[in-house]
Amino acid sequence: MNESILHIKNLSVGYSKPICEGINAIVNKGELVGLAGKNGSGKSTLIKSLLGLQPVFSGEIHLNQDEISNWNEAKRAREIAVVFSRLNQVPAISVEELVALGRLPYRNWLTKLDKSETEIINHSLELVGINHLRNRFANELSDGQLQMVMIARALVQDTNFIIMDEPTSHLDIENQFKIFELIYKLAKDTSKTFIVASHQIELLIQNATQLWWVNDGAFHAGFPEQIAYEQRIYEQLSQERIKFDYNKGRFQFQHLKLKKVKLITDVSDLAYWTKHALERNGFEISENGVEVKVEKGLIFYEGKGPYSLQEFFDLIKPLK
Ligand SMILES: Nc1ncnc2c1ncn2[C@@H]1O[C@H](COP(=O)(O)OP(=O)(O)OP(=O)(O)O)[C@@H](O)[C@H]1O
Repeated sequence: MNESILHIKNLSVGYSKPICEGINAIVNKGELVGLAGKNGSGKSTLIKSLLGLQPVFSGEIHLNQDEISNWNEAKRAREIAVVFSRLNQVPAISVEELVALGRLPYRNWLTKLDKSETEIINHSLELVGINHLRNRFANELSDGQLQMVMIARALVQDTNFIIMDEPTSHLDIENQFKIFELIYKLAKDTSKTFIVASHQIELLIQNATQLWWVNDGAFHAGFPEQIAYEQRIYEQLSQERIKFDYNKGRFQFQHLKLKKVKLITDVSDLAYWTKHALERNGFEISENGVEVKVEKGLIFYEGKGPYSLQEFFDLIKPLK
């Protein structure tokens, strides 16, 4: 049976006035909740309210059947771990020491780490893949490396509930995928529950069990694809020049389509890059266009060639 861990009832959050109202959600143990919305829609404000860092206008937040407004700081730190995207100044201590700070809710500054705590720290460094950084000074790391360290520190806190506000904002593509993969696996294997705010909407929809979408002061929660479809998320995130292409499954620039090209290709990397360059330069791939053939690593244009990619593009120039 699904066991609920978080229950939000009629919550209204904001500062001098509400930014988002009618927030209702139930989250079960082991869920990965994706929190999405445009810049300034209120994601961080909702997170701060969940953490008790920002007073709410009305409503209730129950974690493990307990209303969190009564919790003191120490209790919160034992129940909720958090990773923020804004990387503040970090002290000149080693990565290992910084990660070990995640154990503070359970121990006194002066006591030594016991064996089980050292194991948790080693395990978290391994999981996040930053063992090689453990003796480096935290203040000398790159933003991406530091972000991984902060994720390890949150894991060391060993809570069942982890909130991450844009945890991949400083990471390269490989590490973005790695972190989402790690969160997905932890949620599945350890029943830890994650709320992850992110602008990586495609990664969220691929990994989340539940999607929260904040838009124009309203809050929507549910099955990711259902919310994406009903709330027309991709259309909402599109702009005049950047649209989501449902065929390709990604956002793309919409350059003016100026010239039609009939593209005949084999399946090869050159075929891929030729198509890529054509679309990037505003050509429309169509049955009625001028013929471009890519075959066995060679490009032919209107029956002539072969040309290199650059020679081909010098010839085919878009219409002005
Ligand atoms: N401390 C504050 N006092 C007053 N208004 C604030 C404060 N922090 C944020 N806001 C305002 O609240 C609104 C929501 O901000 P919030 O940071 O929650 O958005 P967000 O969805 O997390 O945005 P982003 O995707 O850009 O991080 C914004 O209009 C912002 O200017």
